[in-house]
Amino acid sequence: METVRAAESALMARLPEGTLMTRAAAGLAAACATLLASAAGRPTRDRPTRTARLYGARVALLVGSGDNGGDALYAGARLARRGAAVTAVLLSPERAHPAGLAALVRVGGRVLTPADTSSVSSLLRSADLVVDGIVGIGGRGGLRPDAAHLAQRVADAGAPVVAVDLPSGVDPDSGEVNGPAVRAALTVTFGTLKPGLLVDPARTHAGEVHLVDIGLTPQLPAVPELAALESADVAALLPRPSAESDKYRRGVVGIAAGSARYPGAAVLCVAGALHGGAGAVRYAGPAGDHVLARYPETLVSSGSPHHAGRVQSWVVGPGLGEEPAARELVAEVLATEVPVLVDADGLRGLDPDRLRTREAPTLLTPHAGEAAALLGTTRERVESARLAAVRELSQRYGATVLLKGSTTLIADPDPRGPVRANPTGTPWLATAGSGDVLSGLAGSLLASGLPALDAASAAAHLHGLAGSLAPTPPSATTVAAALPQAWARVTGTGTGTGTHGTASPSPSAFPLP
Ligand SMILES: NC(=O)C1=CN([C@@H]2O[C@H](COP(=O)(O)OP(=O)(O)OC[C@H]3O[C@@H](n4cnc5c(N)ncnc54)[C@H](O)[C@@H]3O)[C@@H](O)[C@H]2O)[C@@H](O)CC1
Ligand SMILES: [K+]
Repeated sequence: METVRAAESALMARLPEGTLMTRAAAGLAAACATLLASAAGRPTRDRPTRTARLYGARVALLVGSGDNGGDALYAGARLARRGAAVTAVLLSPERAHPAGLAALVRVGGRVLTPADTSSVSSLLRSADLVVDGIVGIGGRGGLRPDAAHLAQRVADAGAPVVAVDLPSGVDPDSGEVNGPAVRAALTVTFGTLKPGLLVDPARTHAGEVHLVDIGLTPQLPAVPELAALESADVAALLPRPSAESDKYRRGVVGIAAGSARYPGAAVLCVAGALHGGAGAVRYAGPAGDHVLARYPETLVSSGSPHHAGRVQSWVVGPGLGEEPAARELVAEVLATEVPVLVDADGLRGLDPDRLRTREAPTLLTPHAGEAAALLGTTRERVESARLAAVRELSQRYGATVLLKGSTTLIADPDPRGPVRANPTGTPWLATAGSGDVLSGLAGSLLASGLPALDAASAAAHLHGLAGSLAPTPPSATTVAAALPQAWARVTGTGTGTGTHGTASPSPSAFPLP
C-alpha cells in the first residue's frame, strides 16, 4: 500500500485539505444509496415486509479511529441529509475523525459506542445497511479484540454491509485474513483496487467491488503491481477464425500427456485443447486409444513428440507419472522452437538454466505444492505470499508462470509488467483433472498465436467461468464441456463475470499499485 499512500500524499499536497476524503465520501454515499434503492422491498429479519429506500432507511456506521472511519462519517452525513436515520458506533470516541463526526452530528446523526450493548444490538438488527469504516489501508495484523467483536456482532445481525475501501480485517497488500474480518455485500474502494480485493481469501470478504475515482490515477505508477482482465479484455484476445483460415493457419497444438497409468489426464488435456481455438489437436503418447474413443477429431500418434508432425505449441506434463522417461520427454519438448506449456509431472526437476536459454515462450502452470518444489520452499510459504511466489518463479525460471489456486495469478518474466489476477472461478474448481483441462486450453491458445501471458490469462478466465457455469458440483469433464458456454458468455455479451461487476474503470485492466 506504500504506492497508494505516496500517490495520495502527492495529490493531497496539491489539493485543498479534505478534497480526497470528500470525493471518497461522495462516492461511498452514492453507492450506499444505490444499494438501498436496489434492496427496496426486500424483506429482512426484523421487518418482514419493510421497504428499504434512502428516505427513512436505517444506516449504522462502524467507525474506527483513522481516515477510513472519517470516510464513513462523511458519507453518513450525506445519507442523513437525504433523510436516512444514521447512527455511528465509535470504536474510540475520543479518536474518531473530528470533522467527520461534527458533520454527522450537525445533520442529526446519532452516536453510540460498543459499550452501549443493547442499543448497538438493536441498531444492528434493524439496520437496512451497515457501513464498515473500522479500518482501511492503515490496518495492520488481524482486527484488535474490540473491532473483532463488533465485526462478529454485525455478522450475527445479518444486515447487508458496505465496506469502506476494504473489508476490515483483511490484509490490504496480500489478501490474507488473520482472524475475524467483516464480510461485505459491496466494497467501495478509492482510487485503485488493492491486492486484498483480488486475492483470496480476502476476495470472498469483499463481495462486489465498486471503484470510485478520486483523481489518483495520474499519481499512480504507470505499471501497477497487479491487474485483472475483464470479460471484454479477454474477448478482444480470443482468436476468431477469418474466412481464409484453415486448420493449420488457426494453429495446431500438440499434447504430450498421460501414461498407461494415467490415461485420463491425456483425455482431459485434449478436451481443454479442443476448446481453445486451435485448428487441430495432435496427441503423442501411450493413451491414444483413450483419447480417440472420446475425441475422434484428435490427430493421434504413439511415438515421441518429435515424430508427431508440426505443431505451433506443445503442452507437456499432465499424467506423465514419475518415471525418468517423463523427464526425457519434457526435455525433448523443451528442445523444440515453439511455445511450450509445462504442467504437473512435467514440472518435476525443471532446470531453470535450461529454460532461460529457450527463445520461444515457456509457460509453467504449477499449483502451490508444485510451485513450492520449484522454489525449494514450503507449500505454506507459497500460499501465504502468492504474489511474491509467482514473481519469484517467473524471474528464476525465465518463464511465464500461472500459479493455480483460489486466486490464480499470472506473472511474466519481464519484471516491469503487472502480475495478473484471474477474477473468475469457484472453489469447486479444486477438483481432480481440472488442471489438465486448463493446460490443454492454455496450450491451444498459445498455438493460435497468443503471447504466453495473454494465453494464460484468457485460459484462466474461461476455465474459471466454465467452472461456475457447469452444473454444481462440477467435474473436470463438465468444466471442459462448459467451455463453449464460457466463450459465448465472454464474446457474446461482453458483460462482466459477476465477480467484480461494478468495478469498471476506464483502463481495460484494473490497475493495482
Ligand atoms: N489518505 C488519503 O488521501 C485518503 C484516504 N482515504 C481513507 O483513509 C483510509 C486510510 O486511513 P488511515 O491511514 O487513517 O488508516 P485507517 O483508517 O485505514 O486505519 C488506521 C486506524 O486503524 C487502527 N488500526 C490499525 N490496525 C488495526 C487493527 N488491526 N484493528 C483495529 N484497528 C486498527 C489504527 O489505530 C488507526 O486508528 C483509506 O483506507 C481510505 O478509506 C480516503 O478518504 C481517500 C483519501
Ligand atoms: K473498512
